[in-house]
Amino acid sequence: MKTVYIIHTGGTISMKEDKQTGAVAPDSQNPLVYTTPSITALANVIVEEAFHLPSPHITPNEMLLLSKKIEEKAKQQIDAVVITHGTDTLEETAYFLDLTVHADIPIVLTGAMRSSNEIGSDGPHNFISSLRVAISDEAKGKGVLVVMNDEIHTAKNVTKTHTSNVATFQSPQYGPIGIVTKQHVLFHHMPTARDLYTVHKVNKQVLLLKAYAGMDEQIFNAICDMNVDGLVIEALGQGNLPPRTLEGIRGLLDKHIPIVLVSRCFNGIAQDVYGYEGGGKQLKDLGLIFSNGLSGQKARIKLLTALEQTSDRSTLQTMFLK
Ligand SMILES: NC(=O)C[C@H](N)C(=O)O
Repeated sequence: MKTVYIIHTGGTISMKEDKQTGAVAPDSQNPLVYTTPSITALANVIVEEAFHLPSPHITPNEMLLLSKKIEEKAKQQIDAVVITHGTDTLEETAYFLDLTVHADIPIVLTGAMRSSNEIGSDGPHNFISSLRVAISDEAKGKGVLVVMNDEIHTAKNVTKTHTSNVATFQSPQYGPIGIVTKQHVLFHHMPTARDLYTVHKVNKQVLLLKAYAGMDEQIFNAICDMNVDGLVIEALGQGNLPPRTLEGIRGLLDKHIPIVLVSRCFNGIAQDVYGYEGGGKQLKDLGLIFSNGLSGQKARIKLLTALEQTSDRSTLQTMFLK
């Protein structure tokens, strides 16, 4: 039997609904912390509750802690890792681990949309599915995975798309890479190569801004006066910005603050297609770094980790083309 390191971090999967008020809140008696026969029948488990946080309380420091914990445990006899996590920021933790964990074992994250005592609670099912994926031989070499609602997604592409539906996790660009059924764990796609960085701290200040019609230079000027190491902009369409933002952007570039451009569109990649003022061609010429299909929040995680290696613009551009 394989040995799986299970790390609980909190989230709705470990919460309870107060039947009087309807409020969903952390439950000190997290039911998943206790191993049940259906878990121990599948694998030998080492269970740890790393922290007990709603996922909006998770910061890159907790992500780094998880990354280091996994690397440390991987030196011993473990075959796979399953992490339970709140769904709001699950995709960010998953991608951070994908970029930073140097260990060639399956790492699977899961969560729940309904708390443990709600009718139709999806936590136990997602948890068992994740464990089944983690112990499957095919899960190896596919990077960090997210298993929710019988689907297997890559950390790089998956995103939370619905506020409450149990089918919230989707991979807009390319779809899931596998499915989980009652009898099978079936992978039907192979992800492309994974980027890996060595990160010992996450001290950089990286902001994320969303562009909108009529956006101007003000917010960029304010950022210029702050202590910021990098900026990600969710631009319009294929990678364009309103012309009045340019003055503010030039100010940031003069201060050598790297700016990564992604699209605020749900699908597709940012490209330097348009030649009008504020269009992608001008932004590329100014020195903005175009990203190859990452969402804003994933690009922010990548810039945060990449800046621990370099702040050189052309090296960053090469990293973001992958
Ligand atoms: N479904 C969830 O887990 C949402 C919760 N707010 C969290 O992220 O902790």
